[in-house]
Amino acid sequence: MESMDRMLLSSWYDVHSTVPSSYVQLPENRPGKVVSSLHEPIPVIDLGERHRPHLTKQILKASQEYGFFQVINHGVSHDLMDETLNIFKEFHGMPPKEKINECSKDPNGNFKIYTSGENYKKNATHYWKDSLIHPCPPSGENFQYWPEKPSNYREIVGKYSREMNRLTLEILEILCEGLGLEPRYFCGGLCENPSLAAHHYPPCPQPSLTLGLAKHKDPTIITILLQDKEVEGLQVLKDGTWIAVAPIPNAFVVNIGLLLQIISNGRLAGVEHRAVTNSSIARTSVVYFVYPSFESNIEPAQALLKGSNTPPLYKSITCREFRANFYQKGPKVEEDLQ
Ligand SMILES: O=C(O)CCC(=O)C(=O)O
Ligand SMILES: [Fe+2]
Repeated sequence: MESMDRMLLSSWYDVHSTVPSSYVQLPENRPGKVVSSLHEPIPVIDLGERHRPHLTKQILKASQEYGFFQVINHGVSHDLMDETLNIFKEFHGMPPKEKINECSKDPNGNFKIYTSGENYKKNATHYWKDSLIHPCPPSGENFQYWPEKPSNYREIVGKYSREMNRLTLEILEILCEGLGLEPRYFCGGLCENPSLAAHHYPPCPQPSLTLGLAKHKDPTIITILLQDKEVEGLQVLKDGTWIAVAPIPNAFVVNIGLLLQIISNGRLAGVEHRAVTNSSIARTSVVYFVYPSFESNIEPAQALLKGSNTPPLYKSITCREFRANFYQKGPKVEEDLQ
């Protein structure tokens, strides 16, 4: 068990055996009952909508009600979306040594491949997931440390990251309009340090006992998620009920992160979500986390405080400090924000 725990999950799991006890969740954390997304769908928003006030209103409403929305007609080529998912599937299918090797070029250790969560040793209970994560700043900095395998990784993931940056700016501009911030509020450095993760959830022999990813809110400004077309797994908490987000082919799932909660002084808020496993088919998700530079001060936007009766609900914090707290405290990070 000891040595097994140290290898990537995808290299030792066996669908025909039982889940190791360290992966069995406490009864209160197990998946349990879920509302089908058909009864309570996460809103789908057409970014091709020409009537801007209508578009802004829809996005703001979904963000306030769910903290989540999906976008279609977003301008990202469907071929590129498929290629990106496929390259990450290929990556996770490589031998563990090779995967570790491809993530070892950065002397600062910002390229990671790990099982469960980044705090494997700290967490008593583990999650049924392998993840690859690395920075992908639009500046192109660190590109020399990117994986070179599969052979077209840099080309495809580089193209995808640029498209995510474009889409981020478009979505943030709409959110700014909705909130009453100047349209380019986030362009002054507030989204220049994104990172990209590719989660891989292998089939799990006992999905009712495990989770792929714990209940959490994202420590980002926003997050843009590409789901596997056929495989469900993402769930969002709404009014105490878990809602499954059924994948819509070629749509992205967007969610509000805790940094935007601070900046919007609570008008928008991060919402809890998690990923569950299934026993028959592996699931891959590609996640673009929008972060500002580490030195940025995150605080309620002055423009929102002026002319409002609500005092600042959060104190100013640097992105670096916030990330360190989040890494240390997990969901309890919110206690420190006020
Ligand atoms: O894999 C998923 O669907 C969820 C990923 C997620 O929530 C995250 O990485 O923060
Ligand atoms: Fe998340």
